[in-house]
Amino acid sequence: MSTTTKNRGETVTPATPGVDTAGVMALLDRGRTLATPVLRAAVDRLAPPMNTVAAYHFGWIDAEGNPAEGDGGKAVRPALALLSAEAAGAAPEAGVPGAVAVELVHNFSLLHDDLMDGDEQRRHRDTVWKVHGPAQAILVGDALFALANEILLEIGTADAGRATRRLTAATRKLIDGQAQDISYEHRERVTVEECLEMEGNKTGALLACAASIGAVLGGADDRTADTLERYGYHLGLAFQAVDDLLGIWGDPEATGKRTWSDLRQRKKSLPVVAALDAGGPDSERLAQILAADAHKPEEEFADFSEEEFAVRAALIEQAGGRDWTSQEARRQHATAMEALGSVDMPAEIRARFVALADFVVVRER
Ligand SMILES: CC(C)=CCC/C(C)=C/CC/C(C)=C/COP(=O)(O)OP(=O)(O)O
Repeated sequence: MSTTTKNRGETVTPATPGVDTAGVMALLDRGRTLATPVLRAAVDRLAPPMNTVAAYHFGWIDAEGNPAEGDGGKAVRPALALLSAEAAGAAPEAGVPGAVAVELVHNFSLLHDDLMDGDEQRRHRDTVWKVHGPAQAILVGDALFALANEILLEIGTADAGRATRRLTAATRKLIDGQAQDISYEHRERVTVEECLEMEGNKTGALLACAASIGAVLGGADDRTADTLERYGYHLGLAFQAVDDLLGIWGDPEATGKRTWSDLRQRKKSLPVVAALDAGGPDSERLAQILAADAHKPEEEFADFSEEEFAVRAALIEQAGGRDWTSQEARRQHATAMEALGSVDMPAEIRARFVALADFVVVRER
């Protein structure tokens, strides 16, 4: 499915058979509509120039400081948080502080991740470190994390305390996952199990938190919240598997990133690890090339031509890494569906969780 965001709240998305595309777009829009005013008010609390830098990151202003309607992200996590409040029988509004807190943590991680990876493009524009410098990317990322906790603690209820504990636990896992991801870049071999564990931490934990935090704020018991977390965790693994596919074969027009973005970083993402694990001539050839790449100086690697990355991508595909990763996304989707099946909720809310999960697997951005 090709989804192009023209600007915030205005998406052009052709239908994909079997996916309730219109329903998902409405859910994402609802998440944005309810969360954005609270998010903007939170960002307004930051001291200058961090408030401006954060506003640039979210797409509310351009690099010159003029008002803009840039791509602020798909807002999958806020949509999940609001749905999870509804799963607990509360109004979606009960999930708003959770939606905002999770989105703040997500964006903190993107700011730092872009800096660590040296990525120059995100959401169709230059990254914060590129425009405002590394110090601002670090400071604003830190500030967004602090704001996330503030937003939850300000609610002042026991449920808010429970929600904050879940968010900080998820954040620690996200940081563990990032540390694992970076350490794997310098290793010749990583097992599929190690890669899945890393991705579960890096991406699964925060989606798990998004899928349960609204329910916690809506007064759900821990058992219900834990089951929704399980749904979110496997959804997160499906999400990351698709992200890994897009990181190699994604269309830059849709993803807002450069071609071959994960290959440029020598990421041991799932398609790479699965291809190396497959055995056979393509797998062995790939292993030789990647082993040589691992020892190349940064400058030499950065100067690679498109063709050189295309050769690596073709070997990954021929060795079966692309197909395996697509299937893994579907397996994780199925496990998420199993977890969802064990939570009592109105059929209409369940259908929305299902639609969101379907969207995650077919998304192209
Ligand atoms: C501590 C630290 C630096 C951690 C980094 C963790 C990290 C960057 C994980 C990747 C998560 C991910 C799939 C992001 C894209 O989300 P998305 O497609 O929902 O992005 P969007 O909001 O732009 O749509």
